[in-house]
Amino acid sequence: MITIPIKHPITQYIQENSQSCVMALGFFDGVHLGHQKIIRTAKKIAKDKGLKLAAMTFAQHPSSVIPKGPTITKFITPLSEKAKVFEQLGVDILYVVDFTKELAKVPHQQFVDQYIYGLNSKHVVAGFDYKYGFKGKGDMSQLPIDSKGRFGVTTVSKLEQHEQKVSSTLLRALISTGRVEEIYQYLGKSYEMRGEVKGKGRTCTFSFDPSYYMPIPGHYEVTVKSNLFQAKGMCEVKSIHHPGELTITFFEDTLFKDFENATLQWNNFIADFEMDALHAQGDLRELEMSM
Ligand SMILES: Cc1cc2nc3c(=O)[nH]c(=O)nc-3n(C[C@H](O)[C@H](O)[C@H](O)COP(=O)(O)O)c2cc1C
Ligand SMILES: Nc1ncnc2c1ncn2[C@@H]1O[C@H](COP(=O)(O)OP(=O)(O)OP(=O)(O)O)[C@@H](O)[C@H]1O
Repeated sequence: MITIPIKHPITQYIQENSQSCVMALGFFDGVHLGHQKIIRTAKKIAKDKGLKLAAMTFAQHPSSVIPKGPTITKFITPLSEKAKVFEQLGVDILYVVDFTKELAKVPHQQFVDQYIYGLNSKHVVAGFDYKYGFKGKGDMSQLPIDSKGRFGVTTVSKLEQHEQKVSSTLLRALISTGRVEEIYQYLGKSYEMRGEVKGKGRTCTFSFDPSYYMPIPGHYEVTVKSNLFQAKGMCEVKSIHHPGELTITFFEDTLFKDFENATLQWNNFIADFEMDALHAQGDLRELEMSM
């Protein structure tokens, strides 16, 4: 997979050197089961047409520029992790566009002309609620009009679990209320962070990208994994404003050496007296208000 960073205004050089592709559109934080449906749909079309599969995401979350709702600066999958998952899913080209104030003002037709048709898209795949262009005026009913017949459009229907949309917002709400054990049903795996393990005996320090989205403070059962090693332990999240470092206490004596390429898997919240009641009720709203 090749990753191509793009800053607005997009250059003719990037456009002229782009390969014919099927383009998947979105931010894709977490690359959850809904996102995987988009990528898999686009991959099949790319295979059928003998084209490369491209995905377009943004270096910053649109909320960091668009003044509505919460500003998202922490991620379920920081960009490097998101890229790894895209590569595993068979994405050939990853366009990472800087989402700046200037880009946010680009009208929907101009975005299509310069960033979709301009990047040699022969077919575009996005989900039912994808929005693009100034004020989010472009949507999946507008895209076929803006295409002007220059590329095909596939709209992927909503993937739901328990009658609600599988979404990055939902995953963030589960993580920020300690319900990490529920992530699996929406992500297809547990919530994981990639990082570095250092330590000896029963404890280690796990260092990771501080832009990962942190669970609510409390004690968690976790699993530290690498290609040669796996052990369960406990860690305490003392603050969501963390320095990108956690101390893990293993449940058993563990022979391991420092690992650069390790994974911390969040298994479940270890209920304690303060959180137990609210966590058990699973009342997201009450918990969020108390934070
Ligand atoms: C080039 C471009 C410009 C955009 N400009 C805006 C904007 O000015 N205002 C806006 O609300 N969304 C804009 N969007 C859409 C946002 O990326 C995002 O999808 C939308 O704000 C999220 O809406 P939602 O919360 O309804 O999903 C733009 C998207 C693109 C690709
Ligand atoms: N559950 C879903 N079913 C189908 N398509 C989805 C689903 N969730 C996201 N998509 C699509 O995946 C792409 C990426 O969307 P986006 O990054 O906004 O994900 P999201 O989960 O909706 O995020 P957020 O909750 O932060 O709005 C878009 O084309 C979007 O329409």
